Amino acid sequence: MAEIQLKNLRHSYYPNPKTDADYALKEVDLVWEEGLAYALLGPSGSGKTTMLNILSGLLSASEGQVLFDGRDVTTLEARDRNIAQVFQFPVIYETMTVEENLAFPLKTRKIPTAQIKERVHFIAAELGLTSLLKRKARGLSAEQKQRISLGRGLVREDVAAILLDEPLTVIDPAEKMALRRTLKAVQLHLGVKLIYVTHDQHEAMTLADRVVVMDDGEVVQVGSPEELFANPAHKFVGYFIGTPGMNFIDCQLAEDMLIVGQTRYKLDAVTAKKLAMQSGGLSFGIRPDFLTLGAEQPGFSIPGTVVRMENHGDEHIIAVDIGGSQMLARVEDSVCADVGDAVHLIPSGEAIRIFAGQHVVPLPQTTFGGSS
Ligand SMILES: Nc1ncnc2c1ncn2[C@@H]1O[C@H](COP(=O)(O)OP(=O)(O)OP(=O)(O)O)[C@@H](O)[C@H]1O
Repeated sequence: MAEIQLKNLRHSYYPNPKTDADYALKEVDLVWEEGLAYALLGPSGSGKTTMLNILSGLLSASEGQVLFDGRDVTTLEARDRNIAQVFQFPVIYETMTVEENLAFPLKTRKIPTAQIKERVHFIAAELGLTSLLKRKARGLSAEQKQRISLGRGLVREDVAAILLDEPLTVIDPAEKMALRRTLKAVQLHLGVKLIYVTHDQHEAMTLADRVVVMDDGEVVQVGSPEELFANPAHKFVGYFIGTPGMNFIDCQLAEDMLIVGQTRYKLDAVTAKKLAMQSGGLSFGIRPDFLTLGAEQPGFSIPGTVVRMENHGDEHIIAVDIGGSQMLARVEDSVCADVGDAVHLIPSGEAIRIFAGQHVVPLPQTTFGGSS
């Protein structure tokens, strides 16, 4: 497995790109560390498949370099890059047995037969395919076929990375979880680098050590699932990750006061000065998970009126109008409130984030009374 680096990479599908909007991938500089599972997460059209195809060599980037362990592979064809790719639809030979399918990539590399057999049996065991080895691939379920596709990638010991492009799309919902669990177990056990494209945050968060979040051709943040949830560096990460996403409320600075709805937060002089220097409008960000309802706390709680309640069984999502904008709070079932009630939202001080334009402003955790 190799460390993969993308250097000053840009890609446009147009012959003469002029503006940023002509690029499907804008400036990307990224290192994919050895042995980790990565998810490439973003909405449709954000550039995930373009990035994956540039990594594999199926697509040649308009600008920049691709390095495997420091070696420049930018101009190498896909077959010379030692990359295995698993697509949405299984790519297997239907008339071959499972064993023959798994052995195929090794046979073409003239590996000795005994060695092939040993490796095929090892990988089949990893993927739960042992009992199917003598079966023809035709007639197996989509989930089993996708395991074979994955096995055809894993069977080679020299692969630099396994790239998976939404591999669970055609899998029955009931079987998705099992395959996802197998993928994670195989990745941990064999230490392979997986790069997994998805637009499903749940899939990304459960599978990956690092999530690369993309929006409109740009990598907006790379981090562990926990980091992205706790510390979104970009507004897009705040609302794309988490269900529901982060609340963003436009706010104003008036000397050393930050005005959020009807609440005026007193800031220390350093923070007030830092916020005054920002360009781009300020917004107050807090996840619904870190808001509760409670008694008024002057200068801290945010007053509003409940406009909607969604019952999720063991919890409620409550929408509160705070004077022209809405905040969502995720509260326990035992919290009593009704549509039309006047309430006070109590934020967790350490979970408040301030954004200028699209980007978070780094502030000490204690700014809003959180613990240090
Ligand atoms: N062959 C192509 N020719 C022209 N434009 C393309 C081509 N392939 C992709 N694009 C454009 O490049 C941008 C990024 O597309 P890409 O397929 O990489 O996004 P994605 O995040 O993988 O989306 P999806 O989840 O829908 O597959 C989109 O605007 C898309 O329309």
